[in-house]
Amino acid sequence: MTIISVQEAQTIILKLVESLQETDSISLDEATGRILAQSISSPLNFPYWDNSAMDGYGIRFEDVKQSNSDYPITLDIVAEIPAGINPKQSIQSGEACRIFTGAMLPDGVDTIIMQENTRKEGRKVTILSPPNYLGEFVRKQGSFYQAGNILLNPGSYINESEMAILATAQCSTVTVYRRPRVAILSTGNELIAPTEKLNPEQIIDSNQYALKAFILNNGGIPISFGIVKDEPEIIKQKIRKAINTADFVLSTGGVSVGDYDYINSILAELGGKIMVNGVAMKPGKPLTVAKFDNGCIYFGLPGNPVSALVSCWRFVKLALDKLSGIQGDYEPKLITVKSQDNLSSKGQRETYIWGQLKLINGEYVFTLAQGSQNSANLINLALTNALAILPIGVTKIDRGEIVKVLSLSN
Ligand SMILES: Nc1nc2c(c(=O)[nH]1)N[C@H]1C(S)=C(S)[C@@H](COP(=O)(O)OP(=O)(O)OC[C@H]3O[C@@H](n4cnc5c(N)ncnc54)[C@H](O)[C@@H]3O)O[C@H]1N2
Ligand code: MOO
Ligand SMILES: [Mg+2]
Repeated sequence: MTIISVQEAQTIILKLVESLQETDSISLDEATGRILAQSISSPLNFPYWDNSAMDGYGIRFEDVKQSNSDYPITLDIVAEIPAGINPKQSIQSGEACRIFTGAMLPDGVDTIIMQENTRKEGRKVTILSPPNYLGEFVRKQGSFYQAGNILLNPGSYINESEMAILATAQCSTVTVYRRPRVAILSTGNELIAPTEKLNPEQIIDSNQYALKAFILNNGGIPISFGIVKDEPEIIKQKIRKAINTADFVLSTGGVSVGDYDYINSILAELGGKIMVNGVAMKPGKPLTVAKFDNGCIYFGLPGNPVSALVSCWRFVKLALDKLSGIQGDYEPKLITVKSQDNLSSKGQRETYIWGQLKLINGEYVFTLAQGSQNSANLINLALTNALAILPIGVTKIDRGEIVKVLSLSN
């Protein structure tokens, strides 16, 4: 192992990754959670036409600007315009139209009076307080967006806001980057699937499930290669198949220095260039990253369940974002908050302590997961949404002190 720093590992890994170029053309209905691969603009202004922002009366500002409760001005109501009607009648001086929120302004109307400031008697309306300015409560055509400008750029993650924009721009089909394919395999003679009968010397393969969830949550397609025994020929066959199937391969186990830790030698035999082989972090020291000539990137993650996830959260996440075509700086989401608990480290490796970012009295704080902070302890990982980071050389952070935290929420 040649141990490098976390920062060096991040730089090397991100350099290896090239963003996907292949795209899918999908219907708008399917676009949530995908990454836009085209720029979006619309031939329509937004609002499409002048419309009312209030339920009330459409008037001419000049007619009523002096109106007040002592000398109220009264206008004739000559039309009623609900939303969805294209008004044909033009409003003249001394006239008003009844109008509702979202309805199209007729010619002649330049200002809206909300109905709370009026009194209606038959076909007449009295303006009790004047508008504050010409154009009040009018949503002008093109005031939010002018036709032809860019609405969304390639690389945008499509969430609820972007869906609204795509719909408004009448994008019934959307070009998005294809989803990354990520092969997952678990190595270890001791592993069985959760459905199998457990013998005393065995443990359940939890990593497969954790990694699958991680990939799904980050927009990838997980491809399960199941459990692979610690037998070099079998591992080799599986890995060969995986690197020919997927953009990334994630395996867990077999990357440390034990006699049954075969991953590194097999990757080299298969022609992989080993770019990372050990990172000065805890947990997650025995991380191997290799690049294959076909572009596939192999992440040999440590077998310990927390180590495997921490490596994903710290490195694979950024690599997957870049692969997916998401625009960004591909930097970890680090924030500085107060720690609610005493945190400790041996100070020799950059230490990642799992717990939660919680909002307490309007302030985010880091709370430590109770129980053993041991990389084999997946039990107290429950509800983890953040990792506190203690740099090399820092052995403690006391309750109430500031700590840098990696936020895991998307
Ligand atoms: N002499 C040394 N021993 C170890 C070192 C070291 O530097 N020198 N590093 C330790 C660290 S740190 C870690 S992390 C582990 C990583 O080991 P491997 O990646 O080789 O993983 P395994 O040996 O295969 O398994 C480790 C541990 O994890 C359990 N495991 C494995 N796969 C799964 C799975 N799919 N689901 C749940 N649990 C799994 C496995 O049973 C072991 O307990 O090495 C240390 N040793
Ligand atoms: O690095 Mo290991 O991941 O400390 O347990
Ligand atoms: Mg091992």
